[in-house]
Amino acid sequence: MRSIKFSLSKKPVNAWDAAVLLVEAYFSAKLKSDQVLDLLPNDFIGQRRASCQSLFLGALRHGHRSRAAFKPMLRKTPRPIVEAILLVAGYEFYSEPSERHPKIVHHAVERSKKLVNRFEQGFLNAVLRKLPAAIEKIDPDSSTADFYSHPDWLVNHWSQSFGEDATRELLEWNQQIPEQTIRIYDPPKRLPEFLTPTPWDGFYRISRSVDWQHQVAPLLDGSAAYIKDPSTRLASALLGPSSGMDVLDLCAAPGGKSYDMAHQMHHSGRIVAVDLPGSRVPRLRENFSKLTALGLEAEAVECDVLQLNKAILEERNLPTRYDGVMLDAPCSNTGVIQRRTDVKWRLRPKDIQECAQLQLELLIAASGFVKDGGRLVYSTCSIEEEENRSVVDHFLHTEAGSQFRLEDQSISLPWETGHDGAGAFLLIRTN
Ligand SMILES: C[S@@+](CC[C@H](N)C(=O)[O-])C[C@H]1O[C@@H](n2cnc3c(N)ncnc32)[C@H](O)[C@@H]1O
Repeated sequence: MRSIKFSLSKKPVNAWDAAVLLVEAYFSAKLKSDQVLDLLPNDFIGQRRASCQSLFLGALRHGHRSRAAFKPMLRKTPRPIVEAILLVAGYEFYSEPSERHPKIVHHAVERSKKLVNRFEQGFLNAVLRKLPAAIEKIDPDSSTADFYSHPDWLVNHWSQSFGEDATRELLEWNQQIPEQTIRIYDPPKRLPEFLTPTPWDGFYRISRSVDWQHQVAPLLDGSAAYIKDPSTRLASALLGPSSGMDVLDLCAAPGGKSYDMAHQMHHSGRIVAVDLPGSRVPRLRENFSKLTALGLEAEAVECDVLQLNKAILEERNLPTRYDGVMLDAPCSNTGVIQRRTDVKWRLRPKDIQECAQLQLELLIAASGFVKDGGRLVYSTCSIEEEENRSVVDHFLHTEAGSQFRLEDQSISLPWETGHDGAGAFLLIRTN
């Protein structure tokens, strides 16, 4: 990873070159797209950063289609930097009118002189000239997965789960650039002009032209607002904690669900949050310090939920049973592909079943901390039945699950709800 930092610190690096280096880093290092974006130096700001981010994410969002178009023109696998140039230019061809295409080719060929060897420059020159027509030729009916830039297996899997029409709506949804929404817990009477209301109470759309540093960041200083998608409200609404309760938030980092629950509890009571030791915990703690400032008792415990036990909680003078337990499980993320476009590149067919197995184990572990009569919410940002209702049904057939009943559920399928996908299930402990 030092090499990309080094290349980007050489000035001046324009947004296009930086985007190519980020795409190369994405495919060379096994990092997520937001981790790759974090490699941009701190002084890479303003319009340059925004253009770089848009080209990088656009290249990933439309990359399967670009790849399908240039693959037949390759005799051998190109170096990742060469492929990165093709993916960035492929996105530009897609997003700009055809009269601009010759300029895009010229620009890419010129910039490539700094990035690749002479042989590769010649190769790029030849392929880039043919690429717009090859992209144009991809047919939405006979090559649906390529056209909507998704892996074949995922499109086949969804077609079986949801049918072809719904799958096409989902693919179209995933290819759009996501809206950013903010949840404001106590909205002012007069909204700033860069926010517009949504159909979901307390959620506001943020204008794309907003100045994040000067207009949005001040709203996030206290605990009165949080950047989140409306789908995130479903799980906390099902758990419905109230003032004075003890709540255990499992798989809690960076604390979005805790935020909702703290407000539902009017900052009175206790939230104990658990997540794996690692890079996500500092943000959880930072968010918790904002919540405790308003009177809530809140503690973050760094621990694997599968290892969490009475002794670990007692050692910290924390309750061992809770009125409410939230389990926001790790998942395949298939409900949030519009927002996290690189999920399409990372996900493998076996991941869905592997997630489901881990989710069942986590749910069994979580159930041990619920008081008699208490509430347990199992939540994911997946739209897969295998990771949602099937996990809950399996759980109810286990020994631990036999002490619970399924009380309610909320499922969001993005093409129906108009926001991210999610599944949330409320289980009540009956004895
Ligand atoms: C969906 S994210 C949680 C989002 C969070 N609840 C929020 O609302 O901001 C899933 C989380 O599960 C955590 N995680 C995954 N496996 C875990 C485990 N075995 N024990 C504890 N946390 C785990 C990850 O570190 C990640 O933070």
